Amino acid sequence: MSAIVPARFVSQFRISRPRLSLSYSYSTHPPSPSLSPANNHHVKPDTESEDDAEEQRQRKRKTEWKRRQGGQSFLDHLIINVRGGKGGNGCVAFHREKFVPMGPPSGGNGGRGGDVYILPTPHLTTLSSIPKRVRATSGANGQGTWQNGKNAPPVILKVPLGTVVRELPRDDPRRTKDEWEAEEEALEGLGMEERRMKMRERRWVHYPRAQDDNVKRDVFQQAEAALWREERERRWVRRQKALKPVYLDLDKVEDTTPPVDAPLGTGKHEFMGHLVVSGGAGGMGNPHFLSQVNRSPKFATRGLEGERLTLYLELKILADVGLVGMPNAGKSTLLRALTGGRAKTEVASYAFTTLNPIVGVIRVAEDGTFEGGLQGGGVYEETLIEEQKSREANESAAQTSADAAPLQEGGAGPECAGIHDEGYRPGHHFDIVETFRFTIADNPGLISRASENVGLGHSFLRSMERSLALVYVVDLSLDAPWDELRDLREELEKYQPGMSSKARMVIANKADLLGGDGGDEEDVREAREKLAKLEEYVKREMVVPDTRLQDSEVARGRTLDVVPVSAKYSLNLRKVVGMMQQYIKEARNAS
Ligand SMILES: Nc1nc2c(ncn2[C@@H]2O[C@H](COP(=O)(O)OP(=O)(O)OP(=O)(O)O)[C@@H](O)[C@H]2O)c(=O)[nH]1
Ligand SMILES: [Mg+2]
Repeated sequence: MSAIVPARFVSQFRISRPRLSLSYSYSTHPPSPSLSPANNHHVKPDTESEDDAEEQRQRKRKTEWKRRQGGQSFLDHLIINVRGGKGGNGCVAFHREKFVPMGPPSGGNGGRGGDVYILPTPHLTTLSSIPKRVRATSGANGQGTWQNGKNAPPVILKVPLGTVVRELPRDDPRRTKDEWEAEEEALEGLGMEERRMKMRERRWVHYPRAQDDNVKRDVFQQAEAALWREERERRWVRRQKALKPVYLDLDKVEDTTPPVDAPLGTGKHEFMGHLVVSGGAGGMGNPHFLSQVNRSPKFATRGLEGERLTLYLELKILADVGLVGMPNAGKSTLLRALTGGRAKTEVASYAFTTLNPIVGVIRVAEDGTFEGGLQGGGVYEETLIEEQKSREANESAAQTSADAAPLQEGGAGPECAGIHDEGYRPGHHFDIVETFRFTIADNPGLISRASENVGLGHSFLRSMERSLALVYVVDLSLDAPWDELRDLREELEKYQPGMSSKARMVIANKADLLGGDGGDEEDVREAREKLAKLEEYVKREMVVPDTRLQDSEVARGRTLDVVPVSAKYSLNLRKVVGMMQQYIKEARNAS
């Protein structure tokens, strides 16, 4: 052995080092307590804070990129082309068997092309995963010895709940050609005879070298005439269908259980959604054309083209209440506080943290408590800080549980240990009987001139059109929170005149920053004054316009409620939930 270490060993050694430390940090064997301070070198607080800073920078970059798109990349409407599968071709074949020299025709029929269904699912929240072109597969061709082709499986296109599906009208330039128009286009500019030939080619399959003979025979010409008649009927049916364009409002989870009283032998029917286009029927094999006068038909038909449609999908998120506010007002923090941290929406101190609307469910018990409020008010920090804290909690929990049971192999790993930690998941348990449930949508920040696509634009308001109530969230710690309110209302009106009449409440957030427990009397007095001023402003300026709800008694002369809260420390949220519940009940009764 010499002192010279071969290069490959050196490189192996280098590679294996990080692996060692990785396996160590997830190891179920605890380090001995006396060694732990020395072993803690892999925590490296400096690098971690650098990592955090890097992560923060990355998130910011993403926001910037998103903002440069001018709100265009928020996918809540989409045009897709759907096409049913083509039917399989029929087959021309004759049975061959020993001692049967001239067997009967034995070509199988083609299989049906696949259909396309649309199925709403609560597991999707955006249209971005939906392909722009959807094509079902073709049916299989028929084969000899009477083997029919296999039908193609249907395509089930899953869309988020709250999607509205419309067929584009015929005069819309964005519409693509349907199956007949596509054929017309392919035949454009051809002479009469050539056109006839091409159309025949597209519809018939001939026995090898029998084509020329076939087309001259009466039996073929009769069959062809019958096919034209059928085709005319099909075109007529299709035109009738086009008179009733597809319109689906998918705002409910569909009942997917198979019918209880399904006839015997029908098997289990899985609910596939709504049929939008059908695949083409398969072609007929040559036995179909067997008759008294034609004992050996040497032709079969090809499968039909599947239907083609252009659909316009629009996502209107179904939240009962929509939060509207400037960036950094604390909308996401509020949603997290109301849902007990279940709504995974990002919170950070820079503008436009939230990029897409996010819906959370609020569960209220009979006595007015709600899931988030059960813990006696947790603190909802910025997500990055929370993540860091839970990571630390995990590590220390792993450490303690490992210390407690040093011999337990494969027992409490870091993940398992974290769940037992009470502070780790506020609002995890909900033991009180739930009596009311509603949904709230956290939205991206709206700023003045959002209608000119400044900031993230205001296209996301489209998904708020169906909300039963809107709630303004303003930052009370600002010098003039009323200015924010005015801008918000203007932007709502610019998006859709009358939209601001849906607003019911002003949440004055970050009230903890004014006065509060530790503050002196002067601060508290100032805070009260500011709140009073805000209330005064709302009463004077924010009277609900009666453009849309003219006939409704409730709407006329109604002013907005003003509630000071602290989303971060979950203060005064019960009142907010109670009022929201009230608005929803009123709106549901009115409709
Ligand atoms: N002190 C205090 N800070 C709060 C409160 N609510 C939110 N914050 C802080 O305000 C900052 C912005 O909060 P977010 O919830 O991300 O604000 P947002 O309105 O969702 O912002 P965008 O998503 O950018 O529109 C974060 O740093 C929060 O910690 C509160 O009640 N009190
Ligand atoms: Mg947000």
